[in-house]
Amino acid sequence: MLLAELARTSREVAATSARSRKTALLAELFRATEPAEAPVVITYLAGRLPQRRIGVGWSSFTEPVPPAAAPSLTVGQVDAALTELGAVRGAGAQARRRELVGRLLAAATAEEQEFLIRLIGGEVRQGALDAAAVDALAAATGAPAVEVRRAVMLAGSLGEVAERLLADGPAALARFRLTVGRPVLPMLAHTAGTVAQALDRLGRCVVDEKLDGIRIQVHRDGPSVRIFTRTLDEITGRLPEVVAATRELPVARVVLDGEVIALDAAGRVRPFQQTAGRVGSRLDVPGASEALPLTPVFFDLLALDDRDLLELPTAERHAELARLVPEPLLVRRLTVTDPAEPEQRAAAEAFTAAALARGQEGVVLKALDAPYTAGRRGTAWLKVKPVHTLDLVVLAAEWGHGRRAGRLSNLHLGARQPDGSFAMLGKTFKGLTDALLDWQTERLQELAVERPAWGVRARPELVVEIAFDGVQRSTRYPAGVTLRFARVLRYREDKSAADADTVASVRELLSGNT
Ligand SMILES: Nc1ncnc2c1ncn2[C@@H]1O[C@H](COP(=O)(O)OP(=O)(O)OP(=O)(O)O)[C@@H](O)[C@H]1O
Repeated sequence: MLLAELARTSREVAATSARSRKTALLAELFRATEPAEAPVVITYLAGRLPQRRIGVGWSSFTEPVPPAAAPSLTVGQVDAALTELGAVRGAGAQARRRELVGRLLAAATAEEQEFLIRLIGGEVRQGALDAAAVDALAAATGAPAVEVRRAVMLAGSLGEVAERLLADGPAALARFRLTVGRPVLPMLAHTAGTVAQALDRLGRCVVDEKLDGIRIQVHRDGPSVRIFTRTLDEITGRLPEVVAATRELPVARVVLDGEVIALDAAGRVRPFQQTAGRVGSRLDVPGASEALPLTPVFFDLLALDDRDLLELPTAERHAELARLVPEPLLVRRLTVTDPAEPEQRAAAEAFTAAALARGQEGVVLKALDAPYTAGRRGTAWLKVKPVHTLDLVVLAAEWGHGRRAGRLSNLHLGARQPDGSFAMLGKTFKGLTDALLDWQTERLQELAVERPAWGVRARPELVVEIAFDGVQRSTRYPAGVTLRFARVLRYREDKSAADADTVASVRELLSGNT
């Protein structure tokens, strides 16, 4: 496929807010897509780059490159060029990157150049593209949309499903089953204000402690154990203690859902940042695991032997889990059989207070009769946390002064808009430890797309969790709202910008009850 076709569709899709029109445009594009190209076409349409760390700042390309007269670049050629660009390292890297980008732009027409610049700069904006793309794939191939959606959840990747569907037609969907060794997108939770509200909404349920760790999905097939994050990245090599604990389980094939946490000698949870640091580091894993051992704690069971348990009600999955996993590796959990019963309500409140006292984040209440809905933020799981936080995207950062000179400090924070862009709603330099300052300085330089004298503008990819004391109206920031006393709690490398909170959800907090 020519890049020109992709660039044109991208522009037309962005220009329409009508979902049916978006779907029709995408279906037409998919009909013209070779199966092998589908993953790249979908990635670029969504404005994501597989080669995340391209390291190109547009401010270093001030000279416009004369455009080609006629389109000739294919999507495959562009992908090869960007892959090469992403691999450039070491001395003279910037000059080499300029040369590669210059060559790519010289082969592109004016419209293609504009698309490429937006793609590399992280500015291709497509609100709700994935949902429209699923419908479009269904329309282009004659497959039922619900089955395409289920396949995407189980595959964890729209591109992969698109490739198989375009190659083999609707029959390809049958191969997307829960398979031990292939991660599925985890089920997510909605928020409830209080335990009482959650009980009223769910009926018969369990109350789980909400572990302040990192989500893991563990697959075991005989001696082989593989561990995946919430975004389906494999982290098996970093968690030898989880591999060992899983090998101890009396079962040959299993898929478990849980969190990995760090506990101190008294059994209290250590600060999240320590767990995240361990999980995020590939360096000296044996030494790190001795210094800060991690414990897996499981709360769900997705497959057992040859059975896929996703459709089973929660109560049955939990019963199987409790038979399999020894108590120290099981989440603490309270069953509420009758939420109207005052004693049971009081027990749920007491359980929540005890979880907080142990240093956990709060609780997650789960309806006992619901299936496991992979990839969904369903209403069957409701989380209750005393501290309200927002996941925002770092749009830019300013160079620090004094003790922070030479490091990127003051962060410009953005919330997601319906069209996929980000609106700034404030700045903060509070809550940043020295380690975080160093880390963000390095990471934001990698994501820099522009380097004004005051700092860097970054590709909007880095998600940071922010605590705050309230939300107020603002004429200063484009979101129309801003946060009072915003401070950094932690970086959320396990989340992508598409998971960040929206401007609408921030505005909902305007009444002041955070
Ligand atoms: N017992 C539990 N059951 C389910 N999820 C749990 C549990 N304990 C901790 N968690 C974590 O809580 C998350 C559920 O909240 P949510 O789906 O909103 O994700 P999140 O945005 O990462 O949550 P938050 O930002 O509130 O930590 C899960 O992804 C999981 O990582």
